[in-house]
Amino acid sequence: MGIVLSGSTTTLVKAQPLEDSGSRVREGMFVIIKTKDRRELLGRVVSIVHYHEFFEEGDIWSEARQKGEDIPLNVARRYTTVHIELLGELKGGSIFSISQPPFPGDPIYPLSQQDIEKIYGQGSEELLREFNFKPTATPFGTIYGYEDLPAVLNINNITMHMAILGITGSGKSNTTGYLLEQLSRLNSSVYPAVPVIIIDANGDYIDYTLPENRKEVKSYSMIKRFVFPKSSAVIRHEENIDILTIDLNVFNERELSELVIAYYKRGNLEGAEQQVSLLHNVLASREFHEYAKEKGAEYAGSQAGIDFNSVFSDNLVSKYLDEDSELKKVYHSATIGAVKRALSVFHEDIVKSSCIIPYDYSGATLNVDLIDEMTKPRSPGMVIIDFSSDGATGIYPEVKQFVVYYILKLLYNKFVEYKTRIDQKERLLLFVIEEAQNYAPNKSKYPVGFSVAKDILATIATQGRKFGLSLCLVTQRPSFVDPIVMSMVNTFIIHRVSPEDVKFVETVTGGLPPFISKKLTLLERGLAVLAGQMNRFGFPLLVKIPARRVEHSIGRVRIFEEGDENA
Ligand SMILES: Nc1ncnc2c1ncn2[C@@H]1O[C@H](COP(=O)(O)OP(=O)(O)OP(=O)(O)O)[C@@H](O)[C@H]1O
Repeated sequence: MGIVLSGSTTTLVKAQPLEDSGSRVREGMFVIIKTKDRRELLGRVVSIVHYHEFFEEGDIWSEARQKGEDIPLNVARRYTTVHIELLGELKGGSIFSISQPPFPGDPIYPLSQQDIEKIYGQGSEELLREFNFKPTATPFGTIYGYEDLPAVLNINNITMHMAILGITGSGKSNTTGYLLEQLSRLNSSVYPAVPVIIIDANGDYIDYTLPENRKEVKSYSMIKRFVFPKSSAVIRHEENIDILTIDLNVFNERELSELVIAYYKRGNLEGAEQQVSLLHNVLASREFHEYAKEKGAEYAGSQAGIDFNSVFSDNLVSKYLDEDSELKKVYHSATIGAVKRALSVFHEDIVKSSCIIPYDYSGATLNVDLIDEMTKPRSPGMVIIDFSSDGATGIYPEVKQFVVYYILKLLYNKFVEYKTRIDQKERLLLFVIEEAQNYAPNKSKYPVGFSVAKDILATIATQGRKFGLSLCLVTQRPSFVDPIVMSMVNTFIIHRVSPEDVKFVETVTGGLPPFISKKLTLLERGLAVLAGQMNRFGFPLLVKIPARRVEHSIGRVRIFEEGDENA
């Protein structure tokens, strides 16, 4: 498609496209240069400049142009120059750095299937066959400029963390849906699909629960959509829903105490040590356990335990504080009063208003058994937590943060346990969190400021991938997400971002080629940058993402009916 010109170096090649391929050459596309000494150099077109001798600034035709007179255009010197950034030399399935520039006259070719196979380290056929043992890779859209060459995501690196970034309307939900669809067709005998839990902010993925759409994600043995007990989805008796209730028994006494006080104090535990200590002492005391058991809050099957679901759904701690006069001698009345207020807020929001604490542990639907079930390698599950106005009607943002916190904690505990059990080591799960800035907010930039989920999210971001737990953070404002959490992400799918986010994106990705950085605010819908460790190509790529197979339809308001004049 072109010829190398004089003056090329080991980093930048100047080239001239062949006449018939001029329109095929596009900025951002990858090319191969075959040198006289039989090397194959991989490069990326970074600029295309057209020259025309009769259109130079201040040339002899200036006046003629000014007057609109005809200029003999076809006798002028016209040419196009293409600049290609050199990335590496393809050799034996690997990419090496380049120590000798190409020669003037060396031919330039578009990327072929064979080149792609070399870059991916093996033939595509082999790539697919690999799936028979372990899920290792999935095609993910096509390389920009090549309709038939796939970009590929390494799935054995799924225990990496990902982020899908982009402003509203840039195509994040489409990409997330497409990712879920690709992860559901791994063709692997061990994991036919990657188990996934999704915090679905706008109900964009609930269509996967519809029987007619199941074929698109058929490798999932179980697909559940959880909605809040008093949501409109429940009131309207929508089909294919599960009621979201949780199990407080995943927390220990200390964690519960911190949680209740942090929830009350909007995340700030500073100066609340006495309150946490009081609540902890009560929850852990023999006297309280006996009191709770007397009130019927026994954890059946466990020797010593009490059931925290019963304890909190009955607000037993508060009642106990009223009755126990001994505590009044040890703690200041202001501390007792603050703890009671904290318990009352927790009871009001989490128990009474959102109704997500069942009367006892056996009533929890989103619990350890579900995680066990959905992460079984041969029968993976997809769980959608519907946070849309339909599935979480009237639910406060703090309660949503609490639910995300609960799920993170549940997953963390369970995966630490899997890791210590020889027969469970292969378990894995991807937790997709939409509007991630609401759960791990960057305090200095985002006014939400507080989230109970932030610390555990940071812990999982730091440690989760060691035991098979991956995060996929989806956000329209990457710089609103806690930088510690973001710095743990190592694979990025970046749609169009706002200019204020460009610097932040460059920092968290560890630097992007200047050509890609320049494009970040200009990417058209459906075009994204793929960068990081799961990108099998090795260099940040522009990827064309196809439309997801199952579109979001449930709950969409139709303004026009088919047949309407304006439809
Ligand atoms: N690759 C694509 N191919 C075809 N249509 C697309 C593609 N990406 C997005 N769209 C369409 O563009 C519209 C907006 O996309 P999408 O909802 O994914 O954006 P978003 O970034 O998630 O926006 P928001 O943050 O508001 O949810 C949708 O109607 C979607 O179907």
